[in-house]
Amino acid sequence: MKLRIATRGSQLALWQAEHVKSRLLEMDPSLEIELKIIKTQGDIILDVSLAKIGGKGLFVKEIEQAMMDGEADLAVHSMKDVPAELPEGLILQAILEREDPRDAFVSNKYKSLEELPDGAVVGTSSLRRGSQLYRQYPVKTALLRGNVNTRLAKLDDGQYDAIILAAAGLIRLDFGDRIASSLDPDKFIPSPGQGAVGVECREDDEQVCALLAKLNHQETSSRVRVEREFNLAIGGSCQVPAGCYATIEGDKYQLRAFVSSPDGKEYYREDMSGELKNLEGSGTEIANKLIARGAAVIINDLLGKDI
Ligand SMILES: NCc1[nH]cc(CCC(=O)O)c1CC(=O)O
Repeated sequence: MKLRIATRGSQLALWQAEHVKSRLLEMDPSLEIELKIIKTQGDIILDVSLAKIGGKGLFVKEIEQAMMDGEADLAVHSMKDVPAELPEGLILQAILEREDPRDAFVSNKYKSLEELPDGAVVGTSSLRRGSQLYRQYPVKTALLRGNVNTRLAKLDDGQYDAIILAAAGLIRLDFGDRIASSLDPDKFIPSPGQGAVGVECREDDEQVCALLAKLNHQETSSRVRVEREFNLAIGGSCQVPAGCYATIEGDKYQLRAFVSSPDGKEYYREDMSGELKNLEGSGTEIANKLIARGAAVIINDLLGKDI
């Protein structure tokens, strides 16, 4: 069987697509697999934050279109970049085992956020990271976009005292030694899906669906799906500073989530735990708790609509 994998062209995206390709070849060495590199809006517009560009799925839209047009058979994504709702006809058939889900503190001068002096400049364009920084540390942030390599180069240029990146991307690209410290996910909540790679295909493509099902990592999939429930319930965009992180231990789950104003001053946080068998639905439940406590005002303000 011939398979065309649609992917972005960044080094991290290519690493992830190659990883899926080799996993598939391990299962069936007779497969003929080709990577199809697709440029997305997220790759083209680099001088503004994702929150300002708005739009959902800036890193995936063109890739999903290629599958719908029959030009590709599957797509490999960072789950963090996949919008809460998929287009009709496409499904996330596999979510691979999660890499380190934490945010990483990277600096050439300091070892941790705690060490940063007042007014230090932290490179990040993410509202989620910014709001959690402002709330806990006396720092400023400055715009930082581009792929992992570009971001590290900007730090080395001396434009920032430190930057925050997903640990997973650094580890996958062999930059793990650049991580000065990893941020405790209880204090600095990661993005839904952070650190996990997902594989999407056409729902009616039985052959590809059957093949991909074997790549699914059950625990990661359960965790990421419940984090995505949260994302959907709060309006699913990167225009709202929010995070959600699920863990599973034995037959219990734990869920932490927050919604905040961009300056971190209005901050709503909830923790939930329960029996693993009741995990499904808890992402929606935790979101609704936050919404009921006042997060609705923040969300409506930032999205300009009623949720
Ligand atoms: N928004 C870009 C993006 N999408 C996924 C990752 C990292 C890898 C991952 O979370 O799987 C990154 C870079 C970053 O946040 O540092």
